[in-house]
This record gives sequence, structure tokens and C-alpha cells, in this order.
Amino acid sequence: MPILEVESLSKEYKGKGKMNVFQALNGINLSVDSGELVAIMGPSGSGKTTLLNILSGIDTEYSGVVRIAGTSISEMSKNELALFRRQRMGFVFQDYNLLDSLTLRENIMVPMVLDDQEVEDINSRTDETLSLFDLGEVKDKYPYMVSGGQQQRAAISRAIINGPEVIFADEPTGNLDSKSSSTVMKTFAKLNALKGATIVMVTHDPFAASYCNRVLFIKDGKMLLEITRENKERRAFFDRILENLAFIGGGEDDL
Ligand SMILES: Nc1ncnc2c1ncn2[C@@H]1O[C@H](COP(=O)(O)OP(=O)(O)OP(=O)(O)O)[C@@H](O)[C@H]1O
Repeated sequence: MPILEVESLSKEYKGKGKMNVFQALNGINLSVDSGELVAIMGPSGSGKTTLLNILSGIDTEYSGVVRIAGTSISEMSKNELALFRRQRMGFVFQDYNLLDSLTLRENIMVPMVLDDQEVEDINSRTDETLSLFDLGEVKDKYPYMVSGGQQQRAAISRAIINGPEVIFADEPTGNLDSKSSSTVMKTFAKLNALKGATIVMVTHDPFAASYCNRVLFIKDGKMLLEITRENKERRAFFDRILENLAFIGGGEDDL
């Protein structure tokens, strides 16, 4: 069943003056099934962040339809969308966005606290998540006291604590070395396998994308092609991603 559906999505950035219009997205259609781990790749300036910002409800100025779990976010009021984002979407950012004055454990709890959930539920869900992602030993440390990979795993824990229907991630491994990137991607894969979480991420990193089961390539605001990982062989999928990036441009060298 599709959890995310996009129809004829277009986006123009308007500058000063009538002629100063830039078409950042042009007629994007896409569908993501529940339980998929999907990467969006493409050259710099191709519209990846613009697309993710629209899908995740950050940017509401566009034409076309975006449906999440059957609900059109395009038609929601500001307040409805804010609530929907808080309760049904999770977000992971390149620079983690943890609160410096809270411990990792407290950071992970924030969405449940904001949602006024029962203290016992908050404690038990937080502890379950901490152990699932191997953060038990650092749970009482502040973000500045732990590694980037641990911070990102805490940010992922925070993103899933409310059981969102879909998690959006923008360059989640962008600030990490290869070892931490690998741990973070394994965290996403584990989340996907154990909890059936749906994850949509934008990345320049073919290594990170190779953990996904599908990679969508966009160029000049259009959906160019997609490839699917047919079997469990990550290395072979990595090679196919590289081949496609060489074809359309848009790997690490573009940064
Ligand atoms: N606020 C804005 N106003 C005008 N043009 C914009 C704005 N934001 C983005 N653009 C343009 O829209 C195009 C798509 O930008 P976007 O950030 O979505 O690309 P991207 O694929 O995420 O790039 P990168 O990989 O470099 O982050 C680019 O040409 C960019 O310059």
C-alpha cells in the first residue's frame, strides 16, 4: 500500500519581476510503499531538497498533490499540517538538530513530552529505543560529549519515538565519516526491517544510498529514472548506483 503519493508536483521559485521565475520541480510523480527505504539522488541543484521540503510539509507553496497515508497534505490548514507533521512524520537532518542542553535520553523523549503522553509510556518507549540503537551507555551524556554517529542515532531515535508513518531524512550521513555513516545506515536498515518503518532520504552519498531498497534519480526538477535493489547484495547495488550517477552526474564530486 502506498504511504506516500505524489502527483504532478511542480514548484517555481519567484524572484523579483515577472520574468524572474525558476522552475525547480517539473511534474514529479512518485509513490512510496509502506516499509520502503528510499533514496533520492541527483546532481547539485536538481531539486532534491526542494522535493523533500514539500513532501515533509516544510514548504507549502507548490502545485500538484502530496498524499501521506491517504491524506492530502496539500489541502490542510496550517494548524492541521503542524499537528500532522508532529504526530505522523519523523525528521532527520544533516546536522542532527539535537538540543544541546538536554541529554540524549531527554532529546529522544521530546516528541512524546510535547504530545502529552503518559510518563510511564515515555520512559518505556525511550528505554526500548535506546537499547534498540545501542545508545544505552551514552544515554545520559549531552550531545557535545558523544560522536557524530551517536548524535545522529539519537536524532533517528527521536524521529521514530512517536511511531510516525514516514521518516524524512536530508543528507543524514553528510557530516559523518565512513564508519559512522555505515552505523547510521545500518540503524535505518534495522528500523526498516524490525519496525517496517518507511524512510525517504536525500543523499549525495552512493554508499548510504546502497542500503536502500530503491533509488530515485532526479535531474533539472524531473524524475529521470529509478533503480531497485533486487536482492540482498548491497555491494552490487552500490555499483549500479555509481553507474547511474556517472550517467546523470550527481555524486560526491558535485559537492
Ligand atoms: N529559495 C529559493 N529561491 C530561488 N531559487 C531557489 C531557492 N531554493 C532553491 N533554489 C534553486 O532551485 C534549484 C533546486 O534547489 P535544491 O536545493 O532543491 O537542489 P538540490 O538538488 O537539493 O541541491 P544540492 O544537492 O546542492 O543541495 C537550484 O537551482 C536552486 O538554486
